[in-house]
Amino acid sequence: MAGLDCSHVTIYFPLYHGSARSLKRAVFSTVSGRVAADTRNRVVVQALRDIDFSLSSGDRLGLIGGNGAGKTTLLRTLAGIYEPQFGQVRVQGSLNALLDPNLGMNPDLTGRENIALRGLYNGLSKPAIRRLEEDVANFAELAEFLDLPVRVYSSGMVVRLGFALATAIRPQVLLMDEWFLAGDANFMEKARARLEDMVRGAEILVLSTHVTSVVLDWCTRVIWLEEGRVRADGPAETVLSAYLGHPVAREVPVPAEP
Ligand SMILES: Nc1ncnc2c1ncn2[C@@H]1O[C@H](COP(=O)(O)OP(=O)(O)OP(=O)(O)O)[C@@H](O)[C@H]1O
Repeated sequence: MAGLDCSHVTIYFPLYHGSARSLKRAVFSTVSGRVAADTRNRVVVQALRDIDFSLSSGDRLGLIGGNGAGKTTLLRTLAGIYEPQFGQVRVQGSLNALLDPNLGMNPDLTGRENIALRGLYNGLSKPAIRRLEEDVANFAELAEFLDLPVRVYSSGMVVRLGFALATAIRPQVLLMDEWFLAGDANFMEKARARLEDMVRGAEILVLSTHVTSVVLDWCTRVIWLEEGRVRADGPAETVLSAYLGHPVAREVPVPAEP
């Protein structure tokens, strides 16, 4: 059984440049209330403040909020990329974070070598790596480019390879940033089917997005972040309606005529 516990998590980023006082004055107007001094009198931006929630098998959480609300920082903290200054994150079960398409990709290696490396990193056996290679190569439509270094790929090819690799390993806990839902229309149709499959297979989903329909399709619970704090936490429709300022409802399929 998978589980995720985010217990009273606080994250701040020290700002190292310039004199603390003038910097504090300069940034105060833009991120009012979130710039503070830490115990060593350094100027810090408070990205997350006392975030507290738990998820268990079957939970599908959407993170919403305006620019700079803390969504990406929270996903990165759940993924273990950032270490909270206060509080802690505990994850039970395998985790995959779809946060950055190029993460872990080496441009000097060929597509095939990158796939093999990813397989080794995930502890796959040789036959499993061969299956991974086939799956990724088919999905990314790389053909003969598979044996050329990634740096000679077009940007579209790099995106396809990054996406295929990132979505090849099926986790119990899936973290996803909304860039995964962006891309050219042709590719997205294929990509979305693969993503939906992955989302269905995961026991726990945490998704950050600005797209209302995606939240309604995929999430059962929503946390609305504002200035690094939880502004609301509850059923997807309720929190989304409050955030948007008008009621939203899931589309109920119309029953077929008898
Ligand atoms: N590495 C960093 N150094 C300093 N401040 C940071 C850093 N990363 C994020 N922040 C600050 O933390 C706050 C939260 O940022 P975050 O990127 O998590 O927001 P977000 O909700 O994902 O925004 P968006 O929707 O615009 O992507 C912002 O005020 C941002 O400026």
